[in-house]
Amino acid sequence: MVKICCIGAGYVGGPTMAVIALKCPKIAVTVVDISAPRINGWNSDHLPIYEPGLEAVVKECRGRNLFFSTEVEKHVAEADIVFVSVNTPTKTHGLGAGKAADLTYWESSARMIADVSKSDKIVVEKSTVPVRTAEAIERILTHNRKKINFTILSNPEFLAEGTAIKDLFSPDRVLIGGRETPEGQKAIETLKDIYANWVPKEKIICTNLWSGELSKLAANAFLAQRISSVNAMSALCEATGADISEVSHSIGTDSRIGPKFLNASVGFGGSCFQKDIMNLVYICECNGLHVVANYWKQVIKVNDYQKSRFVNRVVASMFNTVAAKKIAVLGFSFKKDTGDTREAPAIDVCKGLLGDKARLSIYDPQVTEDQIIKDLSMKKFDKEQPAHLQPPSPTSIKQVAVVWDAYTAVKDAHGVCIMTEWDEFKKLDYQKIYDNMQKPAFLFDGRNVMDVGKLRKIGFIVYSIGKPLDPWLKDMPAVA
Ligand SMILES: NC(=O)c1ccc[n+]([C@@H]2O[C@H](COP(=O)([O-])OP(=O)(O)OC[C@H]3O[C@@H](n4cnc5c(N)ncnc54)[C@H](O)[C@@H]3O)[C@@H](O)[C@H]2O)c1
Ligand SMILES: O=c1ccn([C@@H]2O[C@H](COP(=O)(O)OP(=O)(O)O[C@H]3O[C@H](CO)[C@@H](O)[C@H](O)[C@H]3O)[C@@H](O)[C@H]2O)c(=O)[nH]1
Repeated sequence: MVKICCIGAGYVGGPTMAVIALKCPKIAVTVVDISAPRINGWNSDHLPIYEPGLEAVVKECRGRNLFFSTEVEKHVAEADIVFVSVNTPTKTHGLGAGKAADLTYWESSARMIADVSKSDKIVVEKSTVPVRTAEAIERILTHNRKKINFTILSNPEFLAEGTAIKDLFSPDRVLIGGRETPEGQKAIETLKDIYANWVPKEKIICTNLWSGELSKLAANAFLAQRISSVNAMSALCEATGADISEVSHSIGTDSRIGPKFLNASVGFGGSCFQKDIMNLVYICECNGLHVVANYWKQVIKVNDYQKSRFVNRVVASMFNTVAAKKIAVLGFSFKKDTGDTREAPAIDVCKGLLGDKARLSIYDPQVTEDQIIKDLSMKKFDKEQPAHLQPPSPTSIKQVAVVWDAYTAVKDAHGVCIMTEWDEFKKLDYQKIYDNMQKPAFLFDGRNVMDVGKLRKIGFIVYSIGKPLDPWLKDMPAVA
């Protein structure tokens, strides 16, 4: 029986390995992690991450050919194929701080693989890494003086959170990069055969190692750039009376542009886009490509602009101050159907409102109070580190209340900010909400999910990203 071990039981390692185990019953898959609470979670009825469809997959394979363990070295030693899916956060200090990828966790995994291995192995880069990381990893692995052969492959993951299981079941493509040597090609074939259990062969793309690594950064940069482009356009819509939904639809019908990923929003979040673009910027700078680096930096700048523009709209609309006013924040995760808050735009928006001394009442169906308080009190890049290295969370923040339903959040509020497009927010009774709010009652839709006409009829003053402005807002210009 082929044995796979995956180092890192996170948002990628857990779901990816669960799907491999489901689709390949003849392969034994063990996911290992240094975090005991995470592994305990995977072995319990309360999985450590929320992802639609994940529980059913785990329940079907766990204990059959899917295992979760903290015995990292033992399982790595026994494996034929080792996937490495550990964190690759942005460096917080030293050379490249704020931009370069921190490969500490990858390097320590590679050293451990080299130390404990007694048989030949294929080592698969599942984490997102800078281009040419495989070269450095190869050096670590081959300097082990034990005459063991390690073949390294790049197999970046393209799943999106909230749709991870769907994405893994029918991916647009699977990418495998390897050395153009006989060993490299043989390893590519081995991994290809595993995916071919459920992915059509024409969707499995094989490249050289460096194209594999760079394609992942490039894909995320292009996706994020698309959102910043539509968000930049949304600011122009507000200034001119155009409607961003109409503009997106119009341009999306051009088959060269396409309709997906053109939703204007308060900004993109998630653990990947910002980190991977900064990583790309750093690589460009290291290669003397400063014009290229500056080009990609603008994607982040527009994203930051979009978040501060939103805060300014809220404050400006409410008579230029939100001091002591209760603002309800609906949604905190970076998108619907996930409890993940990494780089969630809600964090920057809440911090902006707190800076203006607002009182916040926050509700999200999947994010815990502890996580929200941590996010609002922790430095930006610290949250990307493994949980056990993060600073302990403070007990509370004076101006913030985390509540467990939307109606409690909005009661007596002056304004409501919709930060995540959870389906349940569309189904709330907005007449009831309006009746229980202070007047004038404001609603700021950061996701363009609300029926603006209906809300205005009830009496709300509504701001929706990139939509024709409410007459009230026209008289309260917000300069970002
Ligand atoms: N989250 C996503 O949607 C997504 C999608 C595609 C690619 N990626 C990339 O995949 C990688 C992992 O991302 P994630 O979101 O799963 O991160 P995560 O933080 O959820 O999981 C990483 C896990 O690795 C563990 N870990 C760190 N060092 C370890 C070590 N030495 N030994 C054993 N375990 C160790 C951590 O404890 C943690 O549980 C990153 O490079 C990320 O950029 C993420
Ligand atoms: O039209 C859109 C689409 C998305 N978003 C926002 O963009 C962010 C990222 O969304 P999405 O890409 O769907 O989720 P992620 O889980 O971050 O997935 C991205 O990042 C992963 C990690 O690298 C990749 O694997 C995926 O392919 C890539 O889509 C979220 O805040 C979304 O709300 C918008 O504002 N408008």
